Amino acid sequence: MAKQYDVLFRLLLLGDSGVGKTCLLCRFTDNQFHPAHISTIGTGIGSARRRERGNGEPGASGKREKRGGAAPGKREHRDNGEPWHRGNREHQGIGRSGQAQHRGNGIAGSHSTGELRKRGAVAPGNGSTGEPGSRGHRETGATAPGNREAWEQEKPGPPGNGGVPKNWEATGSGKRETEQPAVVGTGERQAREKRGHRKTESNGDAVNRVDFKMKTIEVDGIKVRIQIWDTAGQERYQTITKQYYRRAQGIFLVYDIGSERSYQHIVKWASDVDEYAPDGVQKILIGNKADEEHKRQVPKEQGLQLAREYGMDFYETSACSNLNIKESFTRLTELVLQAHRKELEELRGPPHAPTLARLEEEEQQPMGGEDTPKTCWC
Ligand SMILES: Nc1nc2c(ncn2[C@@H]2O[C@H](COP(=O)(O)OP(=O)(O)OP(=O)(O)O)[C@@H](O)[C@H]2O)c(=O)[nH]1
Repeated sequence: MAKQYDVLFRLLLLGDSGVGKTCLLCRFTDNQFHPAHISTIGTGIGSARRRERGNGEPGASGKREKRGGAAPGKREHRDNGEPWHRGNREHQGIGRSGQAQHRGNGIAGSHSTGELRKRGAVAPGNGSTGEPGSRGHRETGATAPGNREAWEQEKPGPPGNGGVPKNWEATGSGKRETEQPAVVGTGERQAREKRGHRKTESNGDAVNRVDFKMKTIEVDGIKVRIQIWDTAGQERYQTITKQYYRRAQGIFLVYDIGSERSYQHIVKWASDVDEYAPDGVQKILIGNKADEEHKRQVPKEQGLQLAREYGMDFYETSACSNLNIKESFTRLTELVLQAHRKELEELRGPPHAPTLARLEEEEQQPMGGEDTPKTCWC
C-alpha cells in the first residue's frame, strides 16, 4: 500500500481559556467554526460536559445540566458578551433519549450540539494578509480518529508511561487514517453519549484534558502528518496539560486580540514552555479573533513586539473568518521540519540510512502493547 505520509509530529495549542484554540484547530482540520465556547476539559475515555449558565466564567452557576450533545471534552459556556449568545435561547432539558432540546432563535449556537458539530456557522473567507505564510503547500486531507480503534492507535499514551512516543516518529502506511473528519478522542463511549445513551461526568483522569486532531499536509515535497493537540486553557488543568509539552515539536501560543489579559498571560505560557517543552521546540505566537477589530485591546504592533522578543513568528488569525489559519499551521510545520532537517535527510538519504519503507516494515513488527511507540529518531 502506498504510504500516505512521510513523517509525523505533534503540535500543541496553548493559551488562556476562550482565546479560540479549539476553533483554530477545527478551522484548520475541518474548515469549521463553532460559535459556542465549549471549554476543553476532557476527551478520550470519559469526559465532563457541563453547560455553564452565567457570564462565561466556568463554574459561574455551579449547576450541571445533563445533556447529550456537547463535543467530547468540551464544556459549553454561555458567554453573554458574544454576539451569538444573544437572543432568546431556551433550554428544554433532556428528552427521553437524553438529547438536549433547544428552542432557539436560529442564531448559531442555539442549535443542539449535534448540529453544532456538523455546521460551520461562518463560511471560510480569504485569509491572506501578506504575513509570512505558506509557499504552495498542498493539503492531503483532514482526518481525525473517529472511533475507539483509531483513538487507541493514534493516542500517544498517557504522560509518563512507558509507551510515550518520542519526538520524531517514522510514519507508516497511513492505514490508520479514517477519511471521516471527526471530533477527536471520540471513542465508542463518546459516541454513545452523543446519541444520548448515557452521560458521564469527569473521571478526573489527568490524561483526559487534551484533545487532538490529525491532518496531513505536504511541505517541500514531504507529506507531513500533524497531530495537533488542543489543551484546556483553564487554570485548573494546567498541571495536567504541562505533561504534554515534552512530546511536542511545535507550539502555538495563542491569545485573543480582544483580551489584554490573555496577551499578558503569554509570558507565563512561554515560560512554562521553556520549562517543560523539549529544547528546540518551535513556537509561533498567534493573536486570534482578528475579525473582531471593534473589540481589539492588543494592537498588532504589540503582538509583533512580543514575538520579536521571543524570536517567534507572529500571525494574527481568525478562526471565524479563516484568516491566516492555513498559513500559521503550515509555517509551524515548516519550522519543525527545518529543526529536524538532519533526521529527515537521514531518512531520505544514503543507502545505509533507514529508508521509510524499511521503517514501515519494522513498524509492522509487534513491539509490545497497543500504546507501544513507533520507530523514532530523537
Ligand atoms: N469572533 C471570533 N470568535 C472566535 C474566534 N475563535 C474562537 N472564537 C470564539 O471564542 C470562544 C472560545 O473558543 P474556543 O475555541 O472554545 O476557545 P479555547 O481556547 O479552546 O477555550 P478552552 O477550551 O476553554 O481552553 C467561542 O465562542 C468561539 O466561537 C475567532 O477567530 N473570532
